[in-house]
Amino acid sequence: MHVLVNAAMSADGKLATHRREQLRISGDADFARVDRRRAEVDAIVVGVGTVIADDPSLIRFDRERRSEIEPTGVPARVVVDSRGRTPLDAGLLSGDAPTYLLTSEATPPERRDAFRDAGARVIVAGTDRVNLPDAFGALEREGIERLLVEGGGELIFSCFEAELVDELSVYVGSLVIGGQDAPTLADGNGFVESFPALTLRGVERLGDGVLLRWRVENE
Ligand SMILES: NC(=O)c1ccc[n+]([C@@H]2O[C@H](COP(=O)([O-])OP(=O)(O)OC[C@H]3O[C@@H](n4cnc5c(N)ncnc54)[C@H](O)[C@@H]3O)[C@@H](O)[C@H]2O)c1
Ligand SMILES: Nc1nc(=O)c(N)c(NC[C@H](O)[C@H](O)[C@H](O)COP(=O)(O)O)[nH]1
Repeated sequence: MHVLVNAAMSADGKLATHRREQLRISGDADFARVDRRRAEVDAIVVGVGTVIADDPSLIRFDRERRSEIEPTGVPARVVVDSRGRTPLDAGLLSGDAPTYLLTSEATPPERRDAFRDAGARVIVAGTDRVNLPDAFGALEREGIERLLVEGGGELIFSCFEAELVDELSVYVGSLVIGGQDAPTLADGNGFVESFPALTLRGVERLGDGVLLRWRVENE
């Protein structure tokens, strides 16, 4: 499996304001780049915090590029949602693309059934919280090899913590958001003793911002 984490942050490392409202940090050039990357993967992954904040559809991708790479199919959408908090009327349950809900045993069976009725494929991994290595392993068994994780900060931290990330792309926009409660690129509990090591692979000016690309050195 190959996992790319992609996000856009302000110059001070924030993904959104402390109100967690959707905020356009990327310019058109970066959104077009993300659309191209979406076309190259088997699935686009977000945390339920992002679903609640943004209600993303995740069906925007470069269709021409997709047809060059993959003659059929669209990238699947994946939500990481331990307690089944995804609203049943969320945009990504629209049926426009296969949608997986990665959840834990903390989601009652009736709620899991409601997601299945709404068209989602439900994968249960973990007791209180989604066990990401197990859940991603289950996706792999479904033929999903290339993942694009788009956030938010809590999910991104967990992916690093579980040593699941192969590549990190960050667009740094020319603005300051501020706020100690605003989500950052990697939230969660934070690392203390050992830190994921990154190797810088690219620095590129894109519109008014900068795209930084790293490879993650997992042991
Ligand atoms: N700028 C960007 O590129 C970008 C991208 C995505 C999201 N965002 C913003 O980020 C904010 C949402 O981020 P967030 O950090 O609150 O939420 P998130 O999207 O990271 O979702 C976190 C939730 O996922 C669930 N979860 C289940 N298993 C988990 C696990 N193993 N590890 C971590 N989480 C797990 C938990 O319920 C947790 O609350 C929103 O404001 C959104 O607009 C910005
Ligand atoms: N690349 C990027 N730049 C941004 O400035 C920003 N706010 C996001 N945010 C990512 C988040 O996951 C969004 O919810 C989806 O980008 C919405 O995706 P759709 O348009 O519904 O396909 N992503």
